[in-house]
Order: sequence, then structure tokens, then C-alpha cells
Amino acid sequence: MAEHLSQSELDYPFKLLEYFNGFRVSKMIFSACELGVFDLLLKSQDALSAQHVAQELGTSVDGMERLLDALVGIEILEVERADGTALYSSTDVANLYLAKGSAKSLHDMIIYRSQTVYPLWNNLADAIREGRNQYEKTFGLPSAHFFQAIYRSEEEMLKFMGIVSCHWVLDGHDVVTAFDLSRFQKVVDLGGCTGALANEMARAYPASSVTVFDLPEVVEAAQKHFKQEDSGVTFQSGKPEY
Ligand SMILES: C[S@@+](CC[C@H](N)C(=O)[O-])C[C@H]1O[C@@H](n2cnc3c(N)ncnc32)[C@H](O)[C@@H]1O
Repeated sequence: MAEHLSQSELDYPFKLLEYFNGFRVSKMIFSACELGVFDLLLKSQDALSAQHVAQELGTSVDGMERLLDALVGIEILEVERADGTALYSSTDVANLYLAKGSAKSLHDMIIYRSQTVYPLWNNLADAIREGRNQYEKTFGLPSAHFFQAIYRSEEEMLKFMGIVSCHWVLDGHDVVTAFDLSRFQKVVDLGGCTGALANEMARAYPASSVTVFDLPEVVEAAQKHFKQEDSGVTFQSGKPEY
């Protein structure tokens, strides 16, 4: 029988403390991404001192040293010592997922979580009390129309589209092949956004015709910024009210 959390935690609340501190771990990674730590370490051939990183990224040396040590503590960075100086380098995982530009980069997802999702979750208790999203309180935006709030500017819309694509880079192939969908000759991804999932679908089932349907401004941006040549996916736009 599965052991309940409360029973295993009675002597010492390891898990609970880990849960309480989860936001600190998230914020360390978010901040390092925003400051460009992972991009700099990826670009550099050599391991770098905190002073070097701080100078390149325009931060305090003390703050950067603390951040780098904390990232070593959670095994995202590595450290070695040379003549008494700590030199930091990225792990393969950080290079692949946290720096910009790799095929599997989750950078856009991290920035969106840091700048949009995290502030919204800061008002989680109010969301539960009131039974509605917290765009108004968090960002001063009318929240009745969810996507009007999310797409409040082109920049915000592109950020949202970036995070949607990131998800499917990780899980898209597994999702579309979890069941054999080859007997469906026509597939429409309603609200298919950038077409990231549709691309996976088209790759897995080359005999099917795959169409993405989304709002006109999203389809335009998808084709301009996220288009995958040769994917065979077609786009159609419209704005059904519901
Ligand atoms: C949460 S996103 C999901 C995107 C994608 N299906 C995925 O799972 O990655 C919802 C999508 O629905 C689209 N959408 C929202 N309202 C819509 C409407 N009235 N008509 C068409 N698409 C809409 C949004 O632009 C967005 O791309």
C-alpha cells in the first residue's frame, strides 16, 4: 500500500520543506535565464569566475557568486577551483534546455513562467476566493476575455506562442504516437497556435493532411515567426465566438 506523505514526514518534514522551498529553486533558474547566465556559459569555451560573469552581465559580483553557487547546489552548474578561484561552467542539461538557441531550448517557457505565470500565481489565494483569473489584479488588465489579456500586445502574443511551442518540443512526438492515428486522413488542430503539435502530427503520419485553425493574428504570427518549411501543415484562420 502506498505510504501517505503525512506518515513518512512525521519524524522530519523533508518533503514539506522541499515543497515550501520550491519557489526558490524556480526563481533561481528563472533569474539565471533572465540575466543570460546560461547563454554566456554556453558561449564561453572556458569555465568562468563569478567576477567575469558579473562583469559580462552587468550584475553585482556578490549577487552573481551567490546565484552561481546556488545553481551548483542544485546540479545545474558545475564548479572547479583554480588557484583558489571558483570557476563555473554549465552542465550538458543546462546547455541543452536552459540556454537560448538549442533545438530543445526551454528558454521561452522559462521567461514566460517567470514574468507572467509566477506573478499570477502570487495571487492564487485570491483566484480561489473569487473563482476567477487574476490578470486584472496582477497586470491591470480586464480579465473577462482570457485571450485578450494574454494577447495584450504583439510581444506578449509571441511570448505565449513561444511557450506553447516549447511544450511540444518535449512531448509532441509521444503525444501524437500514444495512439495510432494513421486512419485519420484529415486532422484539424483547433486552436493549434504555432502549429508545433500539428508539425509533430504531420511528421508521424505523413499520409494525413494536417490543418491548424486559430485566430487571424495568431495564424499570421505563426507563419511569420514559427513556420517549419516542408512540414506540409496548412493554416486556416477565423474567430468563432463561444
Ligand atoms: C492554450 S492554447 C493551446 C494551443 C495548442 N492547442 C497547444 O496545445 O499547444 C489555446 C489556443 O486557442 C486559440 N484560441 C483562443 N480563442 C480562440 C478562438 N475564439 N478561435 C480560434 N482559436 C482561439 C489561441 O490563440 C491559442 O492558440
